[in-house]
Amino acid sequence: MLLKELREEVLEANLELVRRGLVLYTFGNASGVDREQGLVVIKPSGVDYGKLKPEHMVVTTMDGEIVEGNLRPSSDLDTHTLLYREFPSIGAVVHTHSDYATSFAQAGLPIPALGTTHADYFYGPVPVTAALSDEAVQGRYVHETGLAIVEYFRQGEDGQPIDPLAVPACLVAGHAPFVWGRNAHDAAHNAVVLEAVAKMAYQTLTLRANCESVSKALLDRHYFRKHGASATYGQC
Ligand SMILES: O=C(CO)[C@@H](O)[C@H](O)COP(=O)(O)O
Repeated sequence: MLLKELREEVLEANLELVRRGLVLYTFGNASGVDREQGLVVIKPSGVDYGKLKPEHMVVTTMDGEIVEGNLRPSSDLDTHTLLYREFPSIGAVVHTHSDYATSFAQAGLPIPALGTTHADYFYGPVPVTAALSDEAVQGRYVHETGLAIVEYFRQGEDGQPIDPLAVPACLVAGHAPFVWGRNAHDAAHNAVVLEAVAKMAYQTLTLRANCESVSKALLDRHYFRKHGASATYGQC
Protein backbone atom coordinates (compact mmCIF):
# COMPACT_ATOMS: atom_id res chain seq x y z
CA MET A 1 0.00 0.00 0.00
CA LEU A 2 1.52 3.28 -1.17
CA LEU A 3 1.98 6.36 1.09
CA LYS A 4 0.78 4.81 4.37
CA GLU A 5 1.67 7.88 6.45
CA LEU A 6 0.04 10.36 4.05
CA ARG A 7 -3.09 8.18 3.93
CA GLU A 8 -3.33 8.35 7.71
CA GLU A 9 -2.80 12.14 7.72
CA VAL A 10 -5.51 12.61 5.07
CA LEU A 11 -7.92 10.30 6.90
CA GLU A 12 -7.35 12.27 10.12
CA ALA A 13 -8.04 15.54 8.28
CA ASN A 14 -11.29 14.11 6.88
CA LEU A 15 -12.36 12.97 10.36
CA GLU A 16 -11.49 16.38 11.83
CA LEU A 17 -14.05 17.91 9.46
CA VAL A 18 -16.70 15.63 10.99
CA ARG A 19 -15.58 16.24 14.56
CA ARG A 20 -15.80 20.00 14.04
CA GLY A 21 -19.22 19.83 12.36
CA LEU A 22 -17.98 21.16 9.02
CA VAL A 23 -19.52 18.31 6.98
CA LEU A 24 -22.58 16.03 7.12
CA TYR A 25 -22.85 12.46 5.83
CA THR A 26 -20.35 12.21 2.94
CA PHE A 27 -20.15 15.93 2.19
CA GLY A 28 -16.73 17.47 1.65
CA ASN A 29 -13.34 15.83 1.28
CA ALA A 30 -9.63 16.12 2.07
CA SER A 31 -6.48 15.23 0.20
CA GLY A 32 -2.73 15.50 0.53
CA VAL A 33 0.14 15.53 -1.93
CA ASP A 34 3.57 13.89 -1.89
CA ARG A 35 5.44 16.18 -4.24
CA GLU A 36 8.60 14.07 -4.31
CA GLN A 37 6.64 11.14 -5.72
CA GLY A 38 4.14 13.34 -7.58
CA LEU A 39 1.24 11.48 -5.98
CA VAL A 40 -2.02 12.62 -4.37
CA VAL A 41 -3.98 10.80 -1.67
CA ILE A 42 -7.69 11.69 -1.60
CA LYS A 43 -10.84 10.54 0.14
CA PRO A 44 -12.99 8.06 -1.84
CA SER A 45 -16.29 9.37 -3.17
CA GLY A 46 -19.49 8.91 -1.18
CA VAL A 47 -18.03 6.77 1.59
CA ASP A 48 -19.49 7.17 5.10
CA TYR A 49 -16.83 8.88 7.22
CA GLY A 50 -17.55 6.44 10.04
CA LYS A 51 -16.35 3.55 7.85
CA LEU A 52 -13.35 5.36 6.33
CA LYS A 53 -9.93 3.66 6.71
CA PRO A 54 -6.46 4.48 5.35
CA GLU A 55 -6.72 1.61 2.88
CA HIS A 56 -9.87 3.18 1.39
CA MET A 57 -7.99 6.29 0.29
CA VAL A 58 -7.36 6.63 -3.44
CA VAL A 59 -3.88 7.43 -4.75
CA THR A 60 -3.58 9.34 -8.03
CA THR A 61 -1.00 11.20 -10.07
CA MET A 62 -1.11 15.00 -9.97
CA ASP A 63 -3.10 14.78 -13.21
CA GLY A 64 -5.74 12.65 -11.53
CA GLU A 65 -4.80 9.26 -13.00
CA ILE A 66 -5.60 6.53 -10.44
CA VAL A 67 -2.46 4.70 -9.28
CA GLU A 68 -3.86 2.71 -6.34
CA GLY A 69 -7.35 2.22 -4.95
CA ASN A 70 -10.49 0.17 -5.49
CA LEU A 71 -12.96 2.97 -4.77
CA ARG A 72 -13.91 5.97 -6.89
CA PRO A 73 -11.89 9.08 -5.92
CA SER A 74 -13.74 12.12 -4.60
CA SER A 75 -15.84 13.89 -7.22
CA ASP A 76 -13.68 16.97 -6.50
CA LEU A 77 -10.44 15.24 -7.55
CA ASP A 78 -9.98 17.56 -10.54
CA THR A 79 -10.19 20.61 -8.29
CA HIS A 80 -7.70 19.20 -5.78
CA THR A 81 -5.15 18.16 -8.42
CA LEU A 82 -5.43 21.49 -10.28
CA LEU A 83 -4.76 23.36 -7.05
CA TYR A 84 -1.66 21.18 -6.41
CA ARG A 85 -0.35 21.88 -9.92
CA GLU A 86 -1.01 25.63 -9.75
CA PHE A 87 -0.16 26.28 -6.07
CA PRO A 88 3.26 24.58 -5.57
CA SER A 89 3.53 25.76 -1.95
CA ILE A 90 0.50 23.84 -0.66
CA GLY A 91 0.56 20.31 0.70
CA ALA A 92 -3.12 19.54 1.28
CA VAL A 93 -6.63 20.63 0.24
CA VAL A 94 -9.89 20.42 2.15
CA HIS A 95 -13.41 21.03 0.88
CA THR A 96 -16.30 21.51 3.32
CA HIS A 97 -19.93 22.58 3.34
CA SER A 98 -19.62 24.36 6.68
CA ASP A 99 -22.68 26.48 7.43
CA TYR A 100 -21.46 30.06 7.57
CA ALA A 101 -18.71 29.85 4.95
CA THR A 102 -21.13 28.07 2.60
CA SER A 103 -23.75 30.76 3.25
CA PHE A 104 -21.28 33.43 2.15
CA ALA A 105 -20.43 31.29 -0.94
CA GLN A 106 -24.14 30.84 -1.81
CA ALA A 107 -24.69 34.59 -1.39
CA GLY A 108 -21.70 35.22 -3.69
CA LEU A 109 -20.08 37.35 -0.96
CA PRO A 110 -16.44 37.33 0.17
CA ILE A 111 -15.80 36.96 3.91
CA PRO A 112 -14.56 40.41 4.95
CA ALA A 113 -11.60 40.81 7.32
CA LEU A 114 -13.42 42.41 10.26
CA GLY A 115 -11.14 41.50 13.13
CA THR A 116 -7.87 40.13 14.46
CA THR A 117 -9.09 36.52 14.48
CA HIS A 118 -9.53 36.73 10.71
CA ALA A 119 -6.28 38.64 10.24
CA ASP A 120 -4.32 35.96 12.15
CA TYR A 121 -5.10 33.48 9.38
CA PHE A 122 -6.17 35.29 6.22
CA TYR A 123 -4.24 38.26 4.81
CA GLY A 124 -7.36 39.99 3.47
CA PRO A 125 -10.95 39.00 2.61
CA VAL A 126 -11.56 35.34 1.83
CA PRO A 127 -12.50 35.67 -1.83
CA VAL A 128 -15.48 34.23 -3.68
CA THR A 129 -15.10 33.06 -7.27
CA ALA A 130 -17.31 34.15 -10.13
CA ALA A 131 -20.52 32.15 -10.32
CA LEU A 132 -19.98 28.97 -12.30
CA SER A 133 -21.98 28.51 -15.48
CA ASP A 134 -25.05 26.52 -14.53
CA GLU A 135 -25.17 24.71 -17.86
CA ALA A 136 -21.88 22.99 -17.05
CA VAL A 137 -21.99 19.20 -17.17
CA GLN A 138 -20.48 17.24 -14.27
CA GLY A 139 -17.01 16.91 -15.72
CA ARG A 140 -16.65 20.54 -16.83
CA TYR A 141 -18.37 21.85 -13.69
CA VAL A 142 -15.82 20.22 -11.42
CA HIS A 143 -12.97 21.38 -13.66
CA GLU A 144 -14.36 24.94 -13.70
CA THR A 145 -14.33 25.01 -9.89
CA GLY A 146 -10.56 24.69 -9.78
CA LEU A 147 -10.04 27.08 -12.69
CA ALA A 148 -12.26 29.71 -11.05
CA ILE A 149 -10.13 29.53 -7.88
CA VAL A 150 -6.79 29.58 -9.70
CA GLU A 151 -7.80 32.45 -12.00
CA TYR A 152 -8.84 34.54 -9.01
CA PHE A 153 -5.53 33.98 -7.20
CA ARG A 154 -3.57 34.72 -10.36
CA GLN A 155 -4.83 38.32 -10.44
CA GLY A 156 -6.79 39.09 -7.27
CA GLU A 157 -9.03 42.19 -7.31
CA ASP A 158 -6.26 44.57 -8.39
CA GLY A 159 -4.40 42.52 -10.93
CA GLN A 160 -1.83 41.40 -8.36
CA PRO A 161 -1.41 37.66 -7.69
CA ILE A 162 -2.37 36.42 -4.22
CA ASP A 163 -0.04 34.10 -2.28
CA PRO A 164 -2.23 31.03 -1.61
CA LEU A 165 -0.57 30.49 1.76
CA ALA A 166 -1.37 34.09 2.76
CA VAL A 167 -5.06 33.51 2.01
CA PRO A 168 -5.45 29.71 2.33
CA ALA A 169 -9.11 29.52 1.27
CA CYS A 170 -11.53 30.48 -1.46
CA LEU A 171 -15.32 30.35 -1.59
CA VAL A 172 -16.79 28.91 -4.79
CA ALA A 173 -19.89 30.98 -5.63
CA GLY A 174 -23.08 29.00 -5.26
CA HIS A 175 -21.18 26.09 -3.77
CA ALA A 176 -18.91 26.11 -0.70
CA PRO A 177 -15.31 26.70 0.48
CA PHE A 178 -12.07 25.08 -0.65
CA VAL A 179 -9.29 25.46 1.92
CA TRP A 180 -5.63 24.44 1.85
CA GLY A 181 -2.46 24.43 3.89
CA ARG A 182 1.10 23.14 4.15
CA ASN A 183 -0.14 19.70 5.19
CA ALA A 184 -3.41 17.88 5.91
CA HIS A 185 -3.52 18.94 9.56
CA ASP A 186 -2.90 22.58 8.59
CA ALA A 187 -5.57 22.51 5.88
CA ALA A 188 -8.18 21.06 8.25
CA HIS A 189 -7.19 23.61 10.92
CA ASN A 190 -7.62 26.45 8.40
CA ALA A 191 -11.06 25.08 7.46
CA VAL A 192 -12.15 25.13 11.11
CA VAL A 193 -10.90 28.71 11.54
CA LEU A 194 -12.55 29.74 8.24
CA GLU A 195 -15.93 28.62 9.57
CA ALA A 196 -15.32 30.45 12.86
CA VAL A 197 -14.40 33.75 11.16
CA ALA A 198 -17.31 33.37 8.71
CA LYS A 199 -19.69 33.04 11.66
CA MET A 200 -18.10 36.02 13.42
CA ALA A 201 -18.31 38.09 10.23
CA TYR A 202 -21.98 37.18 9.71
CA GLN A 203 -22.82 38.10 13.30
CA THR A 204 -20.80 41.33 13.15
CA LEU A 205 -22.49 42.43 9.93
CA THR A 206 -25.90 41.51 11.33
CA LEU A 207 -25.25 43.51 14.52
CA ARG A 208 -24.08 46.51 12.51
CA ALA A 209 -27.11 46.33 10.23
CA ASN A 210 -29.62 46.06 13.07
CA CYS A 211 -28.21 48.24 15.81
CA GLU A 212 -29.79 51.66 15.50
CA SER A 213 -29.42 53.84 18.62
CA VAL A 214 -32.69 54.52 20.40
CA SER A 215 -34.15 57.99 19.91
CA LYS A 216 -33.61 60.82 22.37
CA ALA A 217 -37.38 60.92 22.94
CA LEU A 218 -37.26 57.34 24.14
CA LEU A 219 -34.26 58.09 26.34
CA ASP A 220 -36.07 61.08 27.85
CA ARG A 221 -39.29 59.14 28.37
CA HIS A 222 -37.68 56.22 30.11
CA TYR A 223 -34.88 57.94 31.94
CA PHE A 224 -36.91 60.78 33.32
CA ARG A 225 -39.82 58.46 34.21
CA LYS A 226 -37.41 56.61 36.49
CA HIS A 227 -35.29 59.53 37.69
CA GLY A 228 -37.67 62.48 37.59
CA ALA A 229 -37.90 65.16 34.94
CA SER A 230 -35.52 67.43 36.84
CA ALA A 231 -32.78 64.84 36.85
CA THR A 232 -29.82 65.41 34.67
CA TYR A 233 -27.43 62.72 33.51
CA GLY A 234 -25.32 61.46 36.35
CA GLN A 235 -27.27 63.15 39.17
CA CYS A 236 -29.82 60.57 40.14
O1 LIG B 1 -19.62 19.50 -3.07
C1 LIG B 1 -19.89 18.35 -3.38
C2 LIG B 1 -21.15 18.02 -4.07
O2 LIG B 1 -21.86 19.25 -4.29
C3 LIG B 1 -18.93 17.23 -3.05
O3 LIG B 1 -17.80 17.80 -2.48
C4 LIG B 1 -19.55 16.29 -2.02
O4 LIG B 1 -19.89 17.07 -0.88
C5 LIG B 1 -18.56 15.24 -1.60
O5 LIG B 1 -18.35 14.44 -2.74
P1 LIG B 1 -17.30 13.22 -2.64
O6 LIG B 1 -15.97 13.78 -2.17
O7 LIG B 1 -17.85 12.22 -1.64
O8 LIG B 1 -17.26 12.68 -4.05
